[in-house]
Amino acid sequence: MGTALIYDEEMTKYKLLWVDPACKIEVPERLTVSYEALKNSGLADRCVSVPVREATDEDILLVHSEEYLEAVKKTPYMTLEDLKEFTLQYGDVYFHPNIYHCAKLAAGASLQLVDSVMTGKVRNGMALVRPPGHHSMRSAASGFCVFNNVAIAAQYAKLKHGVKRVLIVDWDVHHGQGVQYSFEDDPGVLYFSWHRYEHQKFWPQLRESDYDNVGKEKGEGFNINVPWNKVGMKNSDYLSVFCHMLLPVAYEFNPDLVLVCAGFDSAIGDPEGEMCASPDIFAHLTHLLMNLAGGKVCAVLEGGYNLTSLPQSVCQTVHTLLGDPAPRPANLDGPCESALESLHCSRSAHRKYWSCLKHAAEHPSSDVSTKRLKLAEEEEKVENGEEKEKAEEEVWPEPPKRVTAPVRTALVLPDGVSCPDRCKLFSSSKDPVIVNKLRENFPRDAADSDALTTLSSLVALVEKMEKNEICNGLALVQDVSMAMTCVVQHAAIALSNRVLVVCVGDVLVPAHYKEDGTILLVHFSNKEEEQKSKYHIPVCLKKGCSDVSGFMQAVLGLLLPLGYEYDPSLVLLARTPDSGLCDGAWQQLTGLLQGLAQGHTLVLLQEGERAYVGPTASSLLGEAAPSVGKIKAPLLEDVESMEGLRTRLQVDWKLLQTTAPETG
Ligand SMILES: NCCCNCCCCCC(=O)CS
Ligand SMILES: [Zn+2]
Repeated sequence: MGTALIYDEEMTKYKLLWVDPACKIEVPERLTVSYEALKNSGLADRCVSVPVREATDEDILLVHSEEYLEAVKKTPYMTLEDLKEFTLQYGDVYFHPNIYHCAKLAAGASLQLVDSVMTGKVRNGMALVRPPGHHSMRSAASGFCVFNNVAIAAQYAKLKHGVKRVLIVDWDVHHGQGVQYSFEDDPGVLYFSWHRYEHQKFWPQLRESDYDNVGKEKGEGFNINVPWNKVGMKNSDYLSVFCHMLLPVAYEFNPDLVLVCAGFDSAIGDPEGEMCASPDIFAHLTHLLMNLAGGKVCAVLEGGYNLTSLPQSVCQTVHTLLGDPAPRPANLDGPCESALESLHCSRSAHRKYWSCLKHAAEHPSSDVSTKRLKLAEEEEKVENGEEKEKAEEEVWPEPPKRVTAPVRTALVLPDGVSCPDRCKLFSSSKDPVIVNKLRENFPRDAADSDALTTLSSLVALVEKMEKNEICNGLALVQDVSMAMTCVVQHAAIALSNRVLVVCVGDVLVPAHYKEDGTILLVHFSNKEEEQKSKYHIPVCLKKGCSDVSGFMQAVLGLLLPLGYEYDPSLVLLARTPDSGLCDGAWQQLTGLLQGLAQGHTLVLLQEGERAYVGPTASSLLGEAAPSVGKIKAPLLEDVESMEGLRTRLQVDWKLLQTTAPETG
């Protein structure tokens, strides 16, 4: 299934008609440069173009009051003076004779997107709209927003499509207070937002944007705020919050639909956000959401005011929605102290609502460190009195080209096993060089020519992945450990880079592998093993991988951060029949890991598990994994052992941190 793109140039036909410094950044060019970038990169033509429509009164009244709608209806007939007068009653927003029409199109576009996804016409999609929506409230326009596009879409999805649980992810750099107000008492809508806050000094300067605003009444726990109390947040800060806050809760919430308030003023160069995250981070943020809700993800444009990073970020998002592997994450050097403080506070505030956070560190300690941090920040501000260079002058590298490999998924299968469609059956030419090298290394198997054939095919396949001629692969082999050793040996030698090896079940670990960082081995099993070194990490789960909640929390809170920080060039995923891992969790794992190594994932399955060939292939082809259902509380001893592991490992692996280091 495809990706919808919803855009209409009518939404460029309104602009600021008077002088207002707070609003001058919200210009029609935001939409034209974004759409042009999608056209010029060929991405628009790969999408399913879905037309906009005007939201009806009924649609708009799902969120807004009649008096507000009636008032806005009058604006097309107002004189310039009346428009100015009308605007004065709201904050940081402007009206224009055509903005009501465009606001109906922006909301209608969001509903068209929801219809396209919920009816299965497409798998996911993006609506390029203006005016944005997440600040507008029941009876008030705010922050360039007139109607709350995403809030209306959420209510519409529940009403028209019977959606029970909607996850709204707001990665815009501002707090979507309008969305928060709409759903703070609604357990059917989980609203997550990070936002520039600076201890309530940054617009809209609301006390209720802080981390302790967790929702009300039945909606308690279903509103997550992560305030950024400093500018300059980077890719590591964003990924940490996704891995340690949003994703664990999102998987526990188990939504039927994901809506994204896709604002790109959280990208580098934006005058509003003043953050430092690079545009390609949105490829990863999008990827990390695409195995939720069976892949039903609707991204709706909110903010984004730098006319260079905005189109780049939009393209990164659409690339990923189309299934293209994400570029390798640029140097992740760990979250900053302020981000860790915010993460810690948000996790603590939600401890009692979400079992995945039940063991998050206590709250009180952070009060002390918050004061300490505030002092430090005050001093810092005093010290570097010099004017921060303007966001506009920031420079950053163009996001890397995301070339899709000619072949997406190649399979090495023994005779008689049918190859799922859309996969390419792969067997190497009997390259004598490879075969001889293998003979040397595996004398005992030299006799067994089948094994040699398989192993030489594997080596050839890895080489093709390295050259990006093939994106990912799957092999059904007699002996997974043997095959893994062979690939590891070859990869460590041939690949200039790093191999992440993920073992599920009791795979025999390649005995001789080196400790030089070319391999990072993460081994999920139910066997107690003490951790050998920084690069050999046994994750022991009491019930092995059969406990889905423990396994998923380990994947989200341990494996993903490790994988992103390690930034491998190849991911080797091996499972043995005794793993006990259920299909859904296995496909979630295979799906999530494709965010690494530009999607170069090689899966090794034991001969006897040919039933997994189909489901694994569909995940490797980019199909969204089935949901694993509402995951419950992990076993206490598993949580404790994972917390212990995280505490030991975070010295070496910064992305595992969830709280600011207690210093002094
Ligand atoms: N530059 C610092 C002053 C803050 N101005 C706030 C203007 C409203 C922003 C709303 C917005 O971006 C929607 S996503
Ligand atoms: Zn914004």
